[in-house]
Amino acid sequence: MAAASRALLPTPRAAAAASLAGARARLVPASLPFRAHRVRCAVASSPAPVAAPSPSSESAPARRISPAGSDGALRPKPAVLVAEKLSEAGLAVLREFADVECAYGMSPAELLAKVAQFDALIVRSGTKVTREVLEAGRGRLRVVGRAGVGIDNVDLQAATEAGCLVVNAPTANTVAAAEHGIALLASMARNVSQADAALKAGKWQRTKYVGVSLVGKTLAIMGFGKVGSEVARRAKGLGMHVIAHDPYAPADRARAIGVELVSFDEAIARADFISLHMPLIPTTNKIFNDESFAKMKTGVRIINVARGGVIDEDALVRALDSGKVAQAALDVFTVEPPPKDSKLVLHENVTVTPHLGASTVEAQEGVAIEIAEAVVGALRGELAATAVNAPMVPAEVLSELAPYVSLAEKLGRLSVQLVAGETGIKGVKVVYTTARGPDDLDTRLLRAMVTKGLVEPVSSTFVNLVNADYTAKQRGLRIAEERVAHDSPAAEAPLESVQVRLSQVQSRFAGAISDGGDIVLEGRVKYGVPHLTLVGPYEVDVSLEGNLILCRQIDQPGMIGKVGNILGQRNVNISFMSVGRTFRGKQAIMAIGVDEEPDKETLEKIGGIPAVEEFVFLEL
Ligand SMILES: NC(=O)C1=CN([C@@H]2O[C@H](COP(=O)(O)OP(=O)(O)OC[C@H]3O[C@@H](n4cnc5c(N)ncnc54)[C@H](O)[C@@H]3O)[C@@H](O)[C@H]2O)C=CC1
Ligand SMILES: O=C(O)C(=O)COP(=O)(O)O
Repeated sequence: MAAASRALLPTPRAAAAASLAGARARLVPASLPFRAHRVRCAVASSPAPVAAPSPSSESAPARRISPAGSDGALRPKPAVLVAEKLSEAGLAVLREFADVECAYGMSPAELLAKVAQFDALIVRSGTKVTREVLEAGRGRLRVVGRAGVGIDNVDLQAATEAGCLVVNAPTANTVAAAEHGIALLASMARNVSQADAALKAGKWQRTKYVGVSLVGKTLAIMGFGKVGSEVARRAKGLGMHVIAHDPYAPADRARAIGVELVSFDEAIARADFISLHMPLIPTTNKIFNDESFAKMKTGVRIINVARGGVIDEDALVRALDSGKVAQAALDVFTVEPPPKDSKLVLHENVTVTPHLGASTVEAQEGVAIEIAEAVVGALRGELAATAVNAPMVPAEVLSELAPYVSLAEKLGRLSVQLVAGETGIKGVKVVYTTARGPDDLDTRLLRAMVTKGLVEPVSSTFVNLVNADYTAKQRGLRIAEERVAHDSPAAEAPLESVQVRLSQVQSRFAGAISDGGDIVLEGRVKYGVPHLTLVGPYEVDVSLEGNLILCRQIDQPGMIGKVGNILGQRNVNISFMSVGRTFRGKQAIMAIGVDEEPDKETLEKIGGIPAVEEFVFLEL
């Protein structure tokens, strides 16, 4: 009975968890289809905004309620903050789904003050989404949309820790950026901007502005990704010889375009023109510096439409002054806008534009639609195809795994509630029985959901696919996975069963301890619904809906009736009941699914039945 009375007394953390669960339940209408809701949780469900408000969320405006979904249920309309100019086409997509506020040109302080009132934030390159911003948004901000490619202005690590999904719009401005690169290449070679300025100042200087030809010259593309490849194609059309450096580019793509992939040193040593198209990441920061300029041909010309930070700008000024670099054409700068007295910008051999690479009407419309769709999808909880900080799970895989995702979370949720007191979980093993080969079963989502189930009931941490592995690591949870081959290769279901084992822990319910000393729960999906099918050594079969009472007793007639009577008298509806036993007349386990939560007195009455040795009430 000691175990039973412990089970009745929730720890303060369990009570907090229960109220958290209540808060979440209010946000998700009960009528929302079960499976759909659980898949949403897996990806970007609301991080319990009611339960865990951020300091500034008190000032948040009342959330508008809008009818949504085919269930007709009312739910809060998400709010999206657009911090930089976004084309009307994208805003229209956003407005269909969310309350949209466009606040262009905010100072960092204004953004900090505002961000906690929004579910999503959309930026371009001009807004720094720092750890501070993400912390300020914690509790409500779920998605950061980067309306463009480069995400060097978003603190991805901080976003991941906060479970905030970052999506970008990686394709719609590729051609615009490539065209701008070509525009800068050609105008630099022919001194277009300098000659234009001179003529407007009344100077007709035909000999001063003699240029250089492009045809037959070697162009080195540094970063042979989307933009780099498009620049290469166009440069070949201009009759240039194109080489490229990119440690990760597939050789067959380069071959298909007729581009030679070479090492960094070879590329910069052979080139007459060097065009930069790599991302700004730690390994590319100031990769063009005194040392690399020294390896270039004297009189080389450089184009940068990637990021200012890949060049050591002081070193470039030195190289321009010495004539090592004849000319540079720059669309991007380490600090944007650059200081008015920037030697680089003012250098007579430098052509500059104010980060215009993506700024065509067409690209801006495309980017706006691309990011709006990605953000709306993410807010709906769909897995975003352009997620930057979360694994991408294809839609067909997701729909197949949906009931198992729910099963995995529930097994995690149940098993953590079986852990006694403060023993802490050390090792977790998830065992998948499947007929699929390792390449045919992506378990990242399932593992994330087991983590979610294990962590959320005992903390205020919100766990989703974005931060699951990080959260597990932070909490010292080692989650091992094992696949057991199911001997029916013709089986259509991706999984036969999922088992969660917690090793080296004490349990509030001794019946859940397997022969090996682990807490073991196993489940299967039957007709699309998750079922609990194994508790410790006992086989049961109970649908995982509502809540669950596990009861261990001496196997004897009349037990189901006794428990059923007690629950019936207290108006607690039993949804499922299943008895599993080791041997006739020995120990048995009753797994009882209940729609309502029985009060303390009811549970005590069940515990008082003489044959009952222990019982536990578990919330799903
Ligand atoms: N100026 C503007 O308005 C625009 C600038 N961009 C910038 O252009 C850059 C490229 O964009 P995309 O082509 O769309 O990206 P992408 O991801 O398709 O291509 C980047 C390429 O750089 C390569 N790379 C990574 N590290 C490298 C290294 N150390 N050396 C050489 N290559 C390396 C990658 O393997 C990848 O192939 C990004 O920095 C992006 O922010 C993109 C669009 C507009
Ligand atoms: O997409 C990119 O990486 C860009 O640099 C474009 O930046 P923007 O959206 O024009 O501020």
